[in-house]
Amino acid sequence: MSLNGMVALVTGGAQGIGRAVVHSLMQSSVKVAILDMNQSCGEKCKEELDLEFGEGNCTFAVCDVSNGDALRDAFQRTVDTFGQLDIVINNAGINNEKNWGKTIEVNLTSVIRGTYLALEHMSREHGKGGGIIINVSSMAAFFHSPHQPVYTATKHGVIGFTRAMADASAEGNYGVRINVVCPAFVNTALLRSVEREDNMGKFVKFKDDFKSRMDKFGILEPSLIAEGMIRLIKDTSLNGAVMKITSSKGIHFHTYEPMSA
Ligand SMILES: NC(=O)C1=CN([C@@H]2O[C@H](COP(=O)(O)OP(=O)(O)OC[C@H]3O[C@@H](n4cnc5c(N)ncnc54)[C@H](O)[C@@H]3O)[C@@H](O)[C@H]2O)C=CC1
Ligand SMILES: CCCCC/C=C\C=C\C(=O)C/C=C\C/C=C\CCCC(=O)O
Repeated sequence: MSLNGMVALVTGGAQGIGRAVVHSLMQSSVKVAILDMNQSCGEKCKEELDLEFGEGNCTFAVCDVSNGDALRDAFQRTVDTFGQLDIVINNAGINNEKNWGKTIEVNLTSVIRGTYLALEHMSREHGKGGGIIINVSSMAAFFHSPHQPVYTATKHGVIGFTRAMADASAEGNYGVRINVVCPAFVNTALLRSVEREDNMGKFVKFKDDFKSRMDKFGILEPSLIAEGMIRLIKDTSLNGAVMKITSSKGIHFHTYEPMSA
């Protein structure tokens, strides 16, 4: 499946996993709208992408995904700029056990809102031509950490929501495939948040435990997560798929018992 000429929107796309998938999409000639709340990082990222791929192939907008109106506007501006929307990656996420309410807003509520907005712009229900959504969860949804309870809860939520919406899309003939990716530890700024009391609150005293888990399980590069996402986009048989990415097994899928009638 060629992605040439498609238009994607990536939240949290200025750095880390988001930035890696933006780069892979642009290598496949996809035009990309990058949304991120980090202005300096986003502007630098766009400058570098313009140099590599030429101007006019990506946009950057400062957008806090937890602000529903701002997110709605950013979706609309993407369609106004590029004329269509085909791929949405709800990637923005934080690791903050101290401000756990914010963690729920960014990691779960905004993924739900981003999915509904994506459907408004892509679903046949709304007279559109279809598309692909990827929501970003984590292996934390399978190997829960006692020192990261709310982060873990949000990532469980993302999987449940995505699988249910994927079934709704199939049953409702939306023409939109919705999948979820669950990486293990990835070498990004988020991983370094375990060192900070501001992020971890009372759990910061376990930072050495976190680090020994990282030593044990290994740390992946963002480019591997981007590779997994491109596979989710290109493989037209995948809807409701739960992709796991770990050092020991690489890219693979979680399987579930079929639902009994
Ligand atoms: N790094 C890791 O070990 C893993 C990360 N993940 C998930 O991958 C996703 C991306 O994380 P990373 O690239 O690691 O983190 P990162 O911290 O490197 O990048 C996240 C980006 O999201 C942006 N962001 C954060 N809150 C935002 C908001 N409210 N509105 C708009 N942008 C916002 C940040 O400014 C940043 O540019 C997250 O959902 C994270 O939970 C999942 C598994 C492992
Ligand atoms: C143990 C928690 C450390 C907290 C580090 C901060 C952010 C981590 C974000 C993640 O989403 C990664 C979380 C968990 C992955 C845990 C283990 C996966 C290893 C599985 C395997 O390799 O088989």
